[in-house]
Amino acid sequence: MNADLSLYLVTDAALCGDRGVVATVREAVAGGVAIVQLRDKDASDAQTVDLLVELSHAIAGRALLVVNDRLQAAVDARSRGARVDGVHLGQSDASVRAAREALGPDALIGLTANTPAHLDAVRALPPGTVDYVGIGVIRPTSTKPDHPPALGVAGFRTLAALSPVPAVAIGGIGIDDVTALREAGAAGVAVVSALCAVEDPHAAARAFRRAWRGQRPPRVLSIAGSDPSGGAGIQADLKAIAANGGYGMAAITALTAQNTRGVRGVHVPPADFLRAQLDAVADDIEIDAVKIGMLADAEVIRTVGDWLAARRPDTVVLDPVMVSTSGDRLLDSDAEAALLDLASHADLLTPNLDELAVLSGCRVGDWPEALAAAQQVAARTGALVLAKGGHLAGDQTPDALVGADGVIVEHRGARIDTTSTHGTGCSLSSALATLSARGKDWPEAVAGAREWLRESLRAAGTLDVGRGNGPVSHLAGLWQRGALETRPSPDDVRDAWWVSIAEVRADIDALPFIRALADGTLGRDRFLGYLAQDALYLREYARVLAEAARLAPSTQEQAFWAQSAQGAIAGELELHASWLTPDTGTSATTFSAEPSAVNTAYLDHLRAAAFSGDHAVLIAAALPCFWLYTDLGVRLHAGSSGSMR
Ligand SMILES: Cc1ncc(COP(=O)(O)OP(=O)(O)O)c(N)n1
Ligand SMILES: Cc1ncsc1CCOP(=O)(O)O
Ligand SMILES: [Mg+2]
Repeated sequence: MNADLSLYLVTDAALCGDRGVVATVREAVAGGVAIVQLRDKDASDAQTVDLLVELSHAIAGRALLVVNDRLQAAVDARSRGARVDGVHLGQSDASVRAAREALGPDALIGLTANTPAHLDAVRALPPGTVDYVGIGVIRPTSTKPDHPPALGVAGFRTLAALSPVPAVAIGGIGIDDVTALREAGAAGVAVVSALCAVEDPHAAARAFRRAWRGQRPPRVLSIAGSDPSGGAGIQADLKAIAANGGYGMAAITALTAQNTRGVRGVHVPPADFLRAQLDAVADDIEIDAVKIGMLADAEVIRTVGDWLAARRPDTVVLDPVMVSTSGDRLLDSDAEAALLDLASHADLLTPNLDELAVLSGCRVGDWPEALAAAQQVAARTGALVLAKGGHLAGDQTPDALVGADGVIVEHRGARIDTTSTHGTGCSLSSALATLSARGKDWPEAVAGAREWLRESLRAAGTLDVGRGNGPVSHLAGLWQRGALETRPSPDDVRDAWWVSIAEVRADIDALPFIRALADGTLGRDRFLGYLAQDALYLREYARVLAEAARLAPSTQEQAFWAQSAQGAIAGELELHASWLTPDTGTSATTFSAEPSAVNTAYLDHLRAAAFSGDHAVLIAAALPCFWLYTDLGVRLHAGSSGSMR
């Protein structure tokens, strides 16, 4: 059997604690475990068979299930209707030939092999007798007290190179070992403690899965309709996936004849052909994430649900295409019911307000009602819901990530003035699936996808596609950052901008205050008055920088802006401590508690930029202060007053 051995959970009842084996397995499989081995030396054969049956139902085909040592238990559980895929045997357990005989050619038979002689013996067996070997221990582990001597990664590498079948590493493995073991030739890592003895097996499994994937672009499969105009459907999905760093694939659920002015016709191929597309991809390519878009009828929806039940990838985003832009219901009641069932397979749902109303059965007339409906859907389906405010009236377009307990994160922002909004829903959900598959948690993925989509909307007008509602410019960011032509480096661009504001900077140098500061003639009270204004400015500036941190699309940028905000408020406190206190002779006239007119105007400008909800606009407004202050400070400090003309 050609199995996905990448993340292999071996159970241990004691380590699973109060949560129990079944719940641990269910959570770990939902997080991406590909194969489960039931291992319990203390259980009776009957107990083992019972637990195999229970695990088979809990896993429901989303992972492979094998049993440790007990070949007969596998046979007995199968006779009770359980799906038991195979058995793992040690050197002193039943023979692998007997196991292959008992379980058949399609079973998964694993064998422990810790020496070259063990591997020679595997090579001597009839081909196909053993599907994989378990090689360990990588390091000592208390989980199996009678473990053989530790091999280390190097020792594993040597043995794996001798193995005629895929080799799974086992014994004392943690998340930090994954990359090295994969590079050492492992077909997968088998772990007990690192998945059983943790608070959150789902999160631990996802972390292992991401570590196993490494830095390669995630493989993201779009399951959606085709829009020949390129603005929506799988065409938009593939562009959105690529723009966010993924490798896009697409299984087509329906063919449409449409352009930017509307849909002329829809053709739905047989559902079994969709299943054939899905299986063809999954049989050959490890799928990291799936984005589900237009599903035309109940049969197509159930086909996707059955496929997910059998081959669920780590991340599933469902964009429930149920209501057209003009408000028409696109699905019959049977299909709507099937889509609600499908929603329980998803990690994230991305309905627009009309679809949210259908999914929740609630009225969604304003943003608070949208948030309440999203929470209700999240509670009912177990998926997170991204409530999208794009269809709201007014100039704000909020988005909110909502779970069963309420709003997790909310983004506000001014509506971007464009009619080129065709395919925004498709594009956003594909970006979310890709960013999640790249390892971002959902709040990070929402921030990043929203920032990318706003950039694509801002640039959409430049595409000039069609005479109706045009598409967003999915690759605008890449084009602007020089993916298409040899563009100046960011430093060159910065220097060009710096030169272009030379006049402005000369005017600043010529200001009486700057000149007096430079030649030492500035009066003390005047200076203290300035410091008092600066203190008032810094207090507000810190809030603006904190908003930049909140909107930042990456954790690195978030850290930079948060540190800058902290620095601004620390500067303000320092000014008060060192200059703006009565014992420094500050006279009442200089110690203004109100910002001056200039200070107020500048702060209003910054606050407007901050609360536009647009990260790019905000940092364009905030950065001149960084650059000009640094430039002036350096030149004044250097005493290069001569260059201050
Ligand atoms: C994947 C995998 N590899 C090795 C083992 C060890 O099996 P075995 O040598 O039979 O020792 P016990 O597990 O029976 O103590 C394994 N279980 N799984
Ligand atoms: C079953 C088994 N076989 C070799 S080591 C081991 C247990 C590994 O447990 P852990 O992953 O907690 O070290
Ligand atoms: Mg054994």
